[in-house]
Amino acid sequence: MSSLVPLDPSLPPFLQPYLPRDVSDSSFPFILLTWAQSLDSRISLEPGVQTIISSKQTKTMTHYIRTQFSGILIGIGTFLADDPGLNCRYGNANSIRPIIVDPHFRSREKLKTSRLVRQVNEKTGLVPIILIDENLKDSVCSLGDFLKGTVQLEFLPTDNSGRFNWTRLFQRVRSIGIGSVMVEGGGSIINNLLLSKRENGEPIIDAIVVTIGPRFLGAKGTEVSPLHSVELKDRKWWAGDCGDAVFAGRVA
Ligand SMILES: NC(=O)C1=CN([C@@H]2O[C@H](COP(=O)(O)OP(=O)(O)OC[C@H]3O[C@@H](n4cnc5c(N)ncnc54)[C@H](O)[C@@H]3O)[C@@H](O)[C@H]2O)C=CC1
Ligand SMILES: Nc1nc(O)c(N)c(N[C@@H]2O[C@H](COP(=O)(O)O)[C@@H](O)[C@H]2O)n1
Repeated sequence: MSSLVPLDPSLPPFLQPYLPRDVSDSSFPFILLTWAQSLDSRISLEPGVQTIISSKQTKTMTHYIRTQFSGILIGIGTFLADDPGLNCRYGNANSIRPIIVDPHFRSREKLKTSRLVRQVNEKTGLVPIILIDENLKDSVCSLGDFLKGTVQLEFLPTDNSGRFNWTRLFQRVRSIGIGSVMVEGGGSIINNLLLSKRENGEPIIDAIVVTIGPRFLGAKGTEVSPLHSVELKDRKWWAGDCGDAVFAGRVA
């Protein structure tokens, strides 16, 4: 777990237009897609391998962004690879709710020894929500006291290929009372969400913030590259003396 440094004062005004707006009258949360990648668009050295790309300065930025959101979502691949904290080390650790997209409930065993559950027991993190295929509801419920009080299981329908519909997923998240979601990855989730649209044709995501670290991770790495091109608008860059650059924008 890397330590944080003082936040660069130029970052809050740079990020401000891409942070949550009021959604109290909406059935959809505000959604930010954010990740850290290499110059060759890789987010890890290999799938399943946790890889530090952000410098201390931009890692601090990520934790600052977490202070602005009520939920933080990752895929099961990231949970299994990183055993992440998904809490907020810059501000109030108990301000953000972890959400894991895990249709087959592959997190079942690892959760027991995970940082997420440890943090709940130590009161340094909120109870994580695990999103599971509703076809597994009966078998999962028969686990009885399994992780009672330290995880919240939510069951959602899946399509023929076992995937959740993103619109329905985020509507469910909103109905739980989460008004803003920071999606941190991994590759499969990012590539998918960059292309996803709401029922009215608007992009699912409201904004993206990408940290770019000055290194190459190589062709074996987990790649961020959606199936087809994505045009962006409201584009801005920030460069720090740490060597990283940060891109912020919206899907056009
Ligand atoms: N540098 C960075 O900022 C980050 C890096 N990572 C890295 O990324 C790697 C993990 O990425 P991936 O392997 O792509 O895993 P992932 O975290 O994107 O999870 C993929 C899994 O999520 C589930 N999933 C995705 N979309 C779904 C949908 N619509 N409905 C139902 N289930 C769905 C599927 O089970 C799929 O196998 C790890 O090495 C991790 O360290 C992860 C997050 C951020
Ligand atoms: N911002 C950022 N920079 C990197 O270099 C990273 N590898 C990641 N990964 C994401 O952060 C999560 C782990 O962070 P915490 O343990 O919660 O502090 C990890 O799961 C990825 O989502 N992010």
